[in-house]
Amino acid sequence: MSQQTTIRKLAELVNTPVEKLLEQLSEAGMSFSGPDQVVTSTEKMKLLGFLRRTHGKGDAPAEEGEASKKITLNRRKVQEVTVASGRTKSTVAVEVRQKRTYTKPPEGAAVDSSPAAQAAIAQADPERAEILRKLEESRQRNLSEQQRLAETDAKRKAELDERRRLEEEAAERERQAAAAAAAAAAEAVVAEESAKPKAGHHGHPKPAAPRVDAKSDAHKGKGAAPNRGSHAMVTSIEDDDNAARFAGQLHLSAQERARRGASRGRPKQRRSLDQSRTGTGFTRPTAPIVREISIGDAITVGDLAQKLALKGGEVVKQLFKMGVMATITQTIDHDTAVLVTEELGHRAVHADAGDVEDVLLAHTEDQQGERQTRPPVVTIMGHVDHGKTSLLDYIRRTKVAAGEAGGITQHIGAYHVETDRGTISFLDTPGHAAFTQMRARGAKLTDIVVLVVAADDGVMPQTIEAVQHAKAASVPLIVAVNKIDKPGADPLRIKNDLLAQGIVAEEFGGDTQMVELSAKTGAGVDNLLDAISLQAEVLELKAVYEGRASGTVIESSLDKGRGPVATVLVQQGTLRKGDYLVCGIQYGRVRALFDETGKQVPEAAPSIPVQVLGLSGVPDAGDDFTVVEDERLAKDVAQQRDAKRRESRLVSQAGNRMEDIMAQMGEGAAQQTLNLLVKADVQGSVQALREALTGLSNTQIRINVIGGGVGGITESDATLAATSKATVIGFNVRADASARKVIESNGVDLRYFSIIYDVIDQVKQIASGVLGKEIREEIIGIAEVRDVFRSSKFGAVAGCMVVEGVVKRTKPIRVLRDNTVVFEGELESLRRFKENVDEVRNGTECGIGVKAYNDVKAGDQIECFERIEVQRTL
Ligand SMILES: Nc1nc2c(ncn2[C@@H]2O[C@H](COP(=O)(O)OP(=O)(O)OP(=O)(O)O)[C@@H](O)[C@H]2O)c(=O)[nH]1
Repeated sequence: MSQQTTIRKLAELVNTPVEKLLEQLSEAGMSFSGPDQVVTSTEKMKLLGFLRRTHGKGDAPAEEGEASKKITLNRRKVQEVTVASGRTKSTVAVEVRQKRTYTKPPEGAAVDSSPAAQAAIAQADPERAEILRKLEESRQRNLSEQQRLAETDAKRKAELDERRRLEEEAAERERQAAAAAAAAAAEAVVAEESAKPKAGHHGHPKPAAPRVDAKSDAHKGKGAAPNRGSHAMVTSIEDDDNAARFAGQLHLSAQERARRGASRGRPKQRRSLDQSRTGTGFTRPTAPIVREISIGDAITVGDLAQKLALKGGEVVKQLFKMGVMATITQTIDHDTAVLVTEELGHRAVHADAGDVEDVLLAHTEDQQGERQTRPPVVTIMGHVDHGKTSLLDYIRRTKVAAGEAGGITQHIGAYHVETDRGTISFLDTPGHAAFTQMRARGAKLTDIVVLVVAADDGVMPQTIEAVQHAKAASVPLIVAVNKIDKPGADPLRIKNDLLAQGIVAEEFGGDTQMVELSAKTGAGVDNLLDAISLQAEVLELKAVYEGRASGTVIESSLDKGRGPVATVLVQQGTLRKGDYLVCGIQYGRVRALFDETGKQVPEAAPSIPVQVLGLSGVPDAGDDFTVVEDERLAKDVAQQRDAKRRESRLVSQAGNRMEDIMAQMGEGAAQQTLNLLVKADVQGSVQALREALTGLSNTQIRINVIGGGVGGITESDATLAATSKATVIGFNVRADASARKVIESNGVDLRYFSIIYDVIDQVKQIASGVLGKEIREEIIGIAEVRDVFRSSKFGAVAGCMVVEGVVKRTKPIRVLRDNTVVFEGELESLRRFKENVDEVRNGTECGIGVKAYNDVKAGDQIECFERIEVQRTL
């Protein structure tokens, strides 16, 4: 805000007449009419400038100042210069004159702060003068403040320099120490290397040095080499820092460089881009993945979790939330599995197991060709001891009956024989009722049933059963009236008795051929073969010989040396060595084929039984087999079948558990459950026992075969029996050492049998609650065969060591190989140092000759046992 005054007052103030001031104002370009007119401060400043210019007041001092601020410097210098003229050189003195003039810029050029100007201003406008003074003061304050700051900065810089100097000194000291350590380590390595030449040649020889350097580098990180680019890392490898950081690595790949770059704080996105470039192929899902999984009738929690790509615990947790308590190994039914799958946000579909089977079916249906006559497959049936084996024996001229435990045939054997009337294949089925199921299966395979009836015995229950089976399977029957050589033989009575069963002999006007024969003498056997051939002709049996084979498993077992062995009957096509086949839940490639005499054969045509080697596992008797194009399909079908079978087993087990509970609830505690685990030497016996024993269940007791299989009793069998409180039945098999331990420590009830009647009798007695007598086999001693000597006088004599109990000469024995019974009989001789003895005790060596058995091998065990009658008590 400018202060106003009049011309008169201003004239008084500057001590000038009013007229002169008016004139000066007019000259300065401002016209005023009278002395009382108001003059503004701007007008005053304008007048002041005009006066300065007209009186030269502003310029004169400036010029004086300029003269005083100009400095001129003169400098003279004499130099010697060498000048070359022609071949001579001369030195010339040269005087150099230099003149330089410095002109200091006028002070206060921007603000005229000279005392005269100040006074003028103060005179012209005191207010402005005041402001200028304040400005000057503020400038001074600023200057002093800046000076003070500069001083502080300088002080701080000095401190910083000092600290840095100290740090560098410390780092240098450390570096020297590290270098010394590295040198020492290298020396040590070199010394070690030279101590064991060649060894460790490919190793990295300097592990110590980089470690030490890396540490010192970490220390230095604050001060030295702040941020080098990756290029610097590659190129300046000699640089101590980098050499330490990338010790042992002379070159960085582009990926590595990118990775290291990323690790130094590059954005994460860039890093993931780099990862995708490296080919990890992982793309982060943008939405929850909904899986569609197929679930069969039952599934274990673990399997379900695997299908859902979840941890088992998550599924268990979800089940728990749904109120189902289940562990990972536990099985849940289809509905529960679907519910939990949906709860977890996925979809479930019912597994359709038919697809691979369809492929297999299509595969086998492809097979077409000329149908040719094939040999008949004959099953011999009949009551126990009516002479089935003897008949086959005679036909094959081999001794099959000899050596069988208790004289009974206990599994299906299959043989094919060449007769004068062509090839005939025989299935030798056992005669006991326990083998009903097996026999039924045999009948299905069979074209003709030969029913053996002993002429001295007559029609027995199992004779009738055989007739029923043959009828049910619509298989023609030929009756072999056996043992006609026996004094009491009455063939006519047999024929009459059979009438009651609807079997009418041809001589009575019926259609059943009946042949009288003696398996012992061979009389009439040819007539039987004639009858079979005639019947086969009538049946017009045909099969396709070309193409892939298919058929049925008759028997199977696990051979320690040869692996799974299956006796199969080819029904269509030709089975060859090298074929891929699927066999029940097993698959494999035919490694070798053997006929019934143990001879290797290259192929087997329809109706020919043959032993197959090369399967992945032991198939079940009765399983179909099919040759397929490749192993892939065979494996797929086998695995799918296995999964399905497991599922259905799980379901049936779950059902059993339910039944258990229901039984307890409904019938009270009256019904007891007897759990059994059946192990046998062959699959057929396992199945037969399973069926026979479970069939003994009644309202008082339920017999439950919880498991079984072929081979010796193992630790896992024993554990299963212990956990499920089952009685273990070893049928012609024994428990190995580890299994025995479990059995003893858990008090598992283990019983050995070699005759099927005994098993059934015992279980039957328990089932009927009869506290009768029980025949028990007690193993009284075991001898281990160490060596076998052959003598012309005694045959094979086994050099043995008695390892348990006592071996008695008069007691029956069994020969065991791999915990499986291979022979049962009695001792021919028991000797100690050439002396015949009655018994040999534990820890004593002896020589044992086994009656009618010359195949004893080192490593076999000879167990001596006795049968004792025990009165059962509660
Ligand atoms: N005299 C006489 N004895 C016979 C004849 N056939 C069989 N035997 C005897 O009868 C007994 C039983 O004969 P096997 O051939 O073992 O009878 P199987 O029907 O095979 O018996 P399992 O295998 O137990 O079902 C044996 O001791 C034979 O020697 C025969 O034609 N005449």
